[in-house]
Amino acid sequence: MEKELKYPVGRTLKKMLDYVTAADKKIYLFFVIFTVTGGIYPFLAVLLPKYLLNEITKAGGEVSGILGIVLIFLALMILFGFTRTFIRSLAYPRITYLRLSYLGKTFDKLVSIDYKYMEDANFLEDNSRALDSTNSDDNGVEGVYTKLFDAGPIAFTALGLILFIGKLNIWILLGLLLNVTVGIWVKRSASKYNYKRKQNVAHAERRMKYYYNTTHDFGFGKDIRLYRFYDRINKNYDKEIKGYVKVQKSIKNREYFLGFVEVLSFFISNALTYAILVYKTVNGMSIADFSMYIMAVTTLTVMLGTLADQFSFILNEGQYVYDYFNFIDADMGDKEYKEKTENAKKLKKDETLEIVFDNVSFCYPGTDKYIFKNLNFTIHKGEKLAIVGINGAGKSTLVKLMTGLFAVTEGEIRINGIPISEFNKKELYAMFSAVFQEINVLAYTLKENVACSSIAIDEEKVVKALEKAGLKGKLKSLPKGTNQTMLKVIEEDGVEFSGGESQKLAIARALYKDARMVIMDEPTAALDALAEAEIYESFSDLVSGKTAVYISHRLASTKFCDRIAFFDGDGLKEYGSHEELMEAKGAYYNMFMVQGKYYNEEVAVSE
Ligand SMILES: Nc1ncnc2c1ncn2[C@@H]1O[C@H](COP(=O)(O)OP(=O)(O)OP(=O)(O)O)[C@@H](O)[C@H]1O
Repeated sequence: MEKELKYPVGRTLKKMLDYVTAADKKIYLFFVIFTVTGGIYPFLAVLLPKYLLNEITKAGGEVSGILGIVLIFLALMILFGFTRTFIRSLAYPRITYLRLSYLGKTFDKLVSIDYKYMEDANFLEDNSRALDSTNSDDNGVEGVYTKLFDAGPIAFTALGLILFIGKLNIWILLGLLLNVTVGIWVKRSASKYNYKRKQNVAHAERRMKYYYNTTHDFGFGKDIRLYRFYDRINKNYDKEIKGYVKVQKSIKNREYFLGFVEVLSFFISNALTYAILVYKTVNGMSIADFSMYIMAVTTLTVMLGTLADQFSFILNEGQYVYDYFNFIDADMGDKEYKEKTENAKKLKKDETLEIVFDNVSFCYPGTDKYIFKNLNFTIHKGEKLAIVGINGAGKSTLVKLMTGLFAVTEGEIRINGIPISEFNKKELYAMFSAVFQEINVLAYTLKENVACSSIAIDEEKVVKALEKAGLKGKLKSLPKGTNQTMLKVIEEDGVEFSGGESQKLAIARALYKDARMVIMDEPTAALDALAEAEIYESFSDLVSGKTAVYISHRLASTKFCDRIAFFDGDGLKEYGSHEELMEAKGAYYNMFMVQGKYYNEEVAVSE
């Protein structure tokens, strides 16, 4: 898809400058000093040849006079040159710091936007330009700031030289300006074209990155080898590379054509300048002045060329910064997450939860397949509900809905009588201790992984949670105890937990959080039979009187729950206690019997 992308340059630059005003005004002071010193500096190079030639050619010119001129110019060059460099060395780190604070806002945004974006494959692609704008020190935000900063002295010098040359001959100036205008147009056209194709590039890059990550992630190593996935990966990777190269080729072709136009205008401008200056010298202008004007024109050409580059760079990269601001300013649920909504409802302290699904229908954003249609049921206060059913019936989706990670499409979910949309998201998330099928261990210390925080960690509570989750022995074996760093990505002596141990860690995390309600989504999938039995036995203790939901394919888990909700592909099929559902001899009964038969047969075989 190619669409013309326009953006308000002035508004974007103003926003960037407002940011500087709010974050670091000193940068303006540096800019002024840098502009004046850096702006005067090139004039010294323009004037030096004239003064030297005058001194050399004047009657009775002496070596001491020539030396004097050279020394004065040298002293001035050192003074201005040094100040210019020194000031830049002070300003640049501050600009980098600004960029990092932009980046910090991106992190902040990504962790607080609605969860639905995290499951949206197009989200990262759509926002890749915004996210890219803070990643590098020479593009995006930092690129624009440094180019704006560097443009000050160049514009200063260029303005002085324009007046100077304009006074001598307006045609030289017009020739130069034609050259620069064509230069700007060329660069602008090239970068506009680049930007238009950027969407195709981002698409190809995201896919290539996926294949790269898949082959570089050891976790995929076994499947790739045993199932010959590499054929498929190689084929797809080749396809993406071809697509990528095609886009890059069309960009380069456009650049070659534009480069030709640029060379032509450069030739016309130079021919005009030399013709006029030679004509004037033949008609009486001094050689010293000739050399000065040549120097002035050359310097101005370079300056205007650089300015044109910087101008088009700023225009081009400003597009990414504009995308960044749009991304940061868009409300993706994060505003509500951070600001305490004035009318947000609150529950009383220690209130256990009752969750009502009232005529709930749901399909994932961007799809039209209903996972639930008019779903009605209640999870009562203090009840332990087992949710069972076939694969893909929507059990995990149910959890995403009741925890507010996704909003229902129709109907309403109420917690203790209050629609969940009326709670502040942060407080809603705080209501649940959840253990999911897959756990993400972070490369922090064990205690930080349990407490999900690095401040005010209750050590004793961490140890208790780990012990209750069945990690007492593991904890003892760790040289640094709860201060042991997890994973080997950051620390060489980091510890890697097995799948089952990681799952226990997730349970410890939930125990430490001690929220109002416990949700376990296949928490024992990676546990061995003994560890699973331990979790079953201590389940009541783990949830300690709270409302709890236990999702599992292992129907043994339903025995220690008060009620069972059985889901099939069409929603809630059966609901009741284990005894009631067994008596009803429906789908649950059948599944239980099949599983029981299998287990019995397995036991018989092993006997
Ligand atoms: N982010 C998503 N976007 C679109 N569809 C999704 C998304 N996540 C899940 N689905 C679909 O929703 C349906 C229900 O998925 P869900 O994970 O809730 O099932 P489940 O009952 O927990 O399955 P299992 O027992 O296999 O874990 C599936 O058809 C799945 O493909």
